[in-house]
Amino acid sequence: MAGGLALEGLRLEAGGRVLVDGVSLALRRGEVLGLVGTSGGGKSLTALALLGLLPAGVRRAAGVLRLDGAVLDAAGQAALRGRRIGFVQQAPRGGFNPLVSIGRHFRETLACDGLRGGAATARAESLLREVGFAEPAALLGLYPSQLSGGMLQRAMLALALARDPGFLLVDEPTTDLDLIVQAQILGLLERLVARRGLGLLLVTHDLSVVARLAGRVAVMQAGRVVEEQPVHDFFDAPRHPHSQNLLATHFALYGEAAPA
Ligand SMILES: Nc1ncnc2c1ncn2[C@@H]1O[C@H](COP(=O)(O)OP(=O)(O)OP(=O)(O)O)[C@@H](O)[C@H]1O
Repeated sequence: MAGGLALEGLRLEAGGRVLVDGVSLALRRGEVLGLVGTSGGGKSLTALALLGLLPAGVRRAAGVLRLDGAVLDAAGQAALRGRRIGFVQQAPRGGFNPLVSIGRHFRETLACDGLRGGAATARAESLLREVGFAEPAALLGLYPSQLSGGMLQRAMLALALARDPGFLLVDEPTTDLDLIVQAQILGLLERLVARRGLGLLLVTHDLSVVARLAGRVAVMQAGRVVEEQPVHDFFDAPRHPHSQNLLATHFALYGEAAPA
């Protein structure tokens, strides 16, 4: 494809075991792609491969990553990380250093683009305001342990946006949050996509999140993408048995009938 971020023929292996195989995904700016499937299907590893951040012991045996048509090598991927592609990992508390204030997290990230002193503080405050903090100045002096899970998730989003990326990869954004905070985070993501024209890859096992935000859905099972559809077609007429099972489980959980 010409514009956007594209992964073609990804294969990941660990100790001779194939974890992900033949995975191709495309993400355009301004669109939300939901990557769903049961645990262990390969969603998180696929997102990490997009960032060039594979865990130790996992290697990319095949696959090409393109940005706006141009193939990226490992150095190109490292250069884009944070700058063109933001990342919000699962469980935001683990993404912060507990010994470092929220302000310093921002200062270190913003220094990558040469922003320091008052300019960095003003930018950090503006980013925190964008994700819904009414008094961002007070937040900068706090430590991660002083923030709730929902506040940390919003602060993590603000940090991921600090370098103005065109794409955002978000892994399980609502896990461990109460329902009200979940709804706030989803509303926030929706606004950020619309306002910034972000391409958002939303990794989740929660089909309600997909129904709320995604325009397209890709379903992974045992390391492969078994189906990809516009979200309405996916909910109306899932093609693959794994997708049908996911939907049946989802509707059983929420006490609704599956579409005929
Ligand atoms: N560091 C690793 N070394 C070896 N195997 C791994 C590693 N990380 C993940 N795997 C394996 O790769 C497969 C895909 O894992 P992955 O975490 O991508 O799945 P997932 O779909 O994101 O699941 P979840 O929803 O539980 O996060 C699983 O079989 C997992 O056990």
